[in-house]
Amino acid sequence: MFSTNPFDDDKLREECGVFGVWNADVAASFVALGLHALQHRGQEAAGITSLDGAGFHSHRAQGHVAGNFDRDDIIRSLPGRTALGHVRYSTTGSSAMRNVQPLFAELADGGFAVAHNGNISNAMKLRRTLNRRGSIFQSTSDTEVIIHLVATSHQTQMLDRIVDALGQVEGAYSLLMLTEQGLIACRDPLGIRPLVMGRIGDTIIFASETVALDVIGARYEREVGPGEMILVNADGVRSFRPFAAAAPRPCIFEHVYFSRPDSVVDGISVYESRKNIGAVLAEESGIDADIIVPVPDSGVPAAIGYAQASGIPFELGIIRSHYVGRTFIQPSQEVRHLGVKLKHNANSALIKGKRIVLIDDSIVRGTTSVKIVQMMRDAGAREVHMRIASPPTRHSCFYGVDTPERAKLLAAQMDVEAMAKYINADSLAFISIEGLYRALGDQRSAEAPQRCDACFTGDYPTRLTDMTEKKTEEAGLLLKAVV
Ligand SMILES: O=P(O)(O)OC[C@H]1O[C@H](OP(=O)(O)OP(=O)(O)O)[C@H](O)[C@@H]1O
Ligand SMILES: NC(=O)CC[C@H](N)C(=O)O
Ligand code: SF4
Ligand SMILES: [Mg+2]
Repeated sequence: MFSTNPFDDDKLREECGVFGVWNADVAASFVALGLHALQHRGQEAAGITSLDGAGFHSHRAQGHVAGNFDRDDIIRSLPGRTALGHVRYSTTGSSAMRNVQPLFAELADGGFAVAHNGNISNAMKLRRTLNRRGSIFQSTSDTEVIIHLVATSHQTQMLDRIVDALGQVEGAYSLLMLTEQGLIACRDPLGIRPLVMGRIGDTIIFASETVALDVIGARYEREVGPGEMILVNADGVRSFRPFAAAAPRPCIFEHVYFSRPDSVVDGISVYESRKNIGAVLAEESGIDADIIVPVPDSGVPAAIGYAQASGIPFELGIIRSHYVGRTFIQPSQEVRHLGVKLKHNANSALIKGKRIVLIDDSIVRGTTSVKIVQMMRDAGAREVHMRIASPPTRHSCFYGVDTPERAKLLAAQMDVEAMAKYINADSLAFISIEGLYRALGDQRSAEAPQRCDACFTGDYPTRLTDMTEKKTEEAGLLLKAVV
């Protein structure tokens, strides 16, 4: 369905992964492998754009990387020594093909392909202005704003046009761009979403997470720094710092849930950070019990840390089907419910008669916790305690992660005691925000937090222009809705 409000059907709730390769035989096949390793970051759609002597080639498809990009004919239709790709997640309505990335446009100085992880928090405002000036949008994605800003920039050089465009953008962006001038990687000045660089000999690779470097046998070189722009072409690898320096605010939720545990994010192993989070959680809210049971998958490392710190045995009390993907990032509530039922099953022989501590990384809507606690009770657990490896998620994310609107966040509606009742647990506790920072080796500065932790604290590191203007517009309406 097409709507006149560009973001009506998108609700700005996505998380994505990007991967790019410069200077490899059949670069697209590397990108397909890299995207496969990033599949957990977005399961709705995937796309690859390549560049060879003849021009740009693109294939975008709904669904997983496997099934679309494991086909020989598809990879052969993407020739060239350089390519970039994207895996996307979005909510219902925005799964339309026109929003699937990489987005591509023919600009005055040649083709321009872009793959974006993040979210632009003033995209609506920019879009309105661009629309009035005559820009004709092909998608409802915030990312397309970047293309129009580049296209209409008064600068003469491509890199300057990109800098000019990004200077007008607020929010989070880890971007890969492919132009005839080369492959460009760029991270927003706060470095909210991750982006790393790797290498195999003379082949340069960019990826959202280091795990994608591992699968193609590339060596991790370094992070793309917050506010850094890197151009790779026949002249080599050049780094630019076009934006005013700012204290970085990388997303803390990457450590809690999003990234794969075998990735290194912000220079820290995600597995180690999750184990540390579990250990701090045990220190803060330990309880006497017989076994520690993780809610698979993302609850597992924190549960290992909790079990090691508490001395209570770690047991697989819930078995996870490997044929069901992530439920938190499925487009509709109906599918999410179904996903949880299909995905987890109680290991009843182990659970019966035991006092259990369930460990999960987060409670968002509460769907998983309600189901899992009931499952443990049905399996005969004597007591069911729940411990959560992040603070209560009370605020929405505007930077590219699928935390829903506040009204749907369980912790925004009730306090911890009421949540415990709602999920029917004997007790419920969350790690503190200070404890979470401690687990990552930091002491949280209240004045200038070292990370974005807005979904827990409401302390957003950028302006939220679209959201603020929406509220102001609603407040100014003469006719007010009563329900
Ligand atoms: O409160 P909710 O709305 O249910 O969301 C929270 C749950 O969603 C995530 O798991 P998910 O099943 O998405 O993925 P995982 O397999 O990586 O844990 C997260 O790990 C929690 O278990
Ligand atoms: N959330 C993401 O990282 C995806 C990028 C972009 N916001 C989109 O809608 O496609
Ligand atoms: S609001 Fe939460 S999920 Fe979004 S970038 Fe900040 S910490 Fe990450
Ligand atoms: Mg989970």
